[in-house]
Amino acid sequence: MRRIHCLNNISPLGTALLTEGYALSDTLEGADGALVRSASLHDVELPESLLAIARAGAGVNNIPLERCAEAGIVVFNTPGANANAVKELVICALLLGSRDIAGGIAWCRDNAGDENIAKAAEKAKKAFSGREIAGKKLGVIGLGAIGAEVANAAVGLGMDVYGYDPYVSVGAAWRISSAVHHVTNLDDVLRVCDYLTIHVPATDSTKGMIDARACSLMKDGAVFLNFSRDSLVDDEAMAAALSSGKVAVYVTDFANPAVMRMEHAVVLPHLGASTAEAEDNCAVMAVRELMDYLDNGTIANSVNYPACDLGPVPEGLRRVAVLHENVPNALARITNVFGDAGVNIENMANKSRGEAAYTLLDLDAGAAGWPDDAIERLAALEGVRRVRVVK
Ligand SMILES: NC(=O)c1ccc[n+]([C@@H]2O[C@H](COP(=O)([O-])OP(=O)(O)OC[C@H]3O[C@@H](n4cnc5c(N)ncnc54)[C@H](O)[C@@H]3O)[C@@H](O)[C@H]2O)c1
Ligand SMILES: O=C(O)[C@H](O)COP(=O)(O)O
Repeated sequence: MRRIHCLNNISPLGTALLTEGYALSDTLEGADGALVRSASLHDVELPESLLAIARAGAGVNNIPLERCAEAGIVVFNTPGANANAVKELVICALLLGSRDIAGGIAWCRDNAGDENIAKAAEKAKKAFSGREIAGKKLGVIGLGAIGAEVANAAVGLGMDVYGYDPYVSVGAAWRISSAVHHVTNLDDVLRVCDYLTIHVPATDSTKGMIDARACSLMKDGAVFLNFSRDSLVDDEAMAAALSSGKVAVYVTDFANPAVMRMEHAVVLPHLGASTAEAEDNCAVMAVRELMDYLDNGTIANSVNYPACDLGPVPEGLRRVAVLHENVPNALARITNVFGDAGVNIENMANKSRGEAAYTLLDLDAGAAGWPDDAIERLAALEGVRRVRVVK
């Protein structure tokens, strides 16, 4: 029985897929797999039993990817599964940044007891007037699953869209409307756009990407949207830009004490992916990735190990999976263990990604029989992180 622990609430549409041979576990201790959304695992001790973690969502900054890779724990995410939900909220945020919708709603609430509110509203409304987004310039920083959808939707709303992503994937590039201007320099996007929206992952290299210098380049009265992570924006710089009017409105999905003190910040409680549809999509994709890895050793959409797929385990063969360091001679050392024991390698795959590598072997022990010490010998090889008999 494979045991799966949920570290956050995961849509039942996903967990319902965990049928034969699977059980949900109340604890991480002893679990083979874990499902998570935004719960932080940085200070969590990960048990030896844990083979994989699937993030039902996009951002993986809550997971210690390197520590997991070294411990032989494969981490997955669900690219694109919540992109539509975020895109829709970003469109809402463009409007929140253009019209004082939040101020208008607050005014109505504050005057709820006024019998003459209808008349009073006609007088009050001039304080909440705004501008239209059609014809304005929108800069999209990061053109992955979400950024590409936002860029296309904004084109549809009549905006003049500028996209910046030096690492854009071929797949994402194909999805972007030809109406989106391709910009190769972040400074140029910051300089020309009336609205800016950022859709890049939170990593060491993107931390504080929107700092005092970036803010200083923006047009006076720019509107900045952040539906990625709060660490991308230097709070002190943004507070100063809002106070000076350099930035007119900062719409962020990430509440923290600093943004709550900012004038002209519209703050949401991390609602980007909180739709029933996105939660279902992410949960189903995460559970499928986890099961395919546990049952077949297949890796798809991992963020710390390479993609690798030998399909279902063929009848009569034994499949062994080896997570190891990407170093010279690793493959020869692994295959030698079976050659020495007279075991035939019927099929195999070896893939690498940065410092991590993965080898899958379909083995036929034939008349010689399965060597008792094969797994111990593999595990003892230099650079091997985890060995598993998949089936
Ligand atoms: N608010 C929410 O609820 C919510 C929901 C989903 C995702 N997110 C956040 O949004 C981020 C993006 O999600 P996605 O699904 O589009 O991911 P993605 O991986 O599909 O796209 C990220 C894009 O950023 C680009 N990029 C990386 N570094 C860059 C840089 N320095 N400058 C410009 N572009 C850069 C990459 O090339 C990639 O195309 C996630 O990492 C997550 O943090 C938030
Ligand atoms: O990175 C993501 O997918 C989002 O930030 C969603 O996070 P959540 O699953 O906690 O809503």
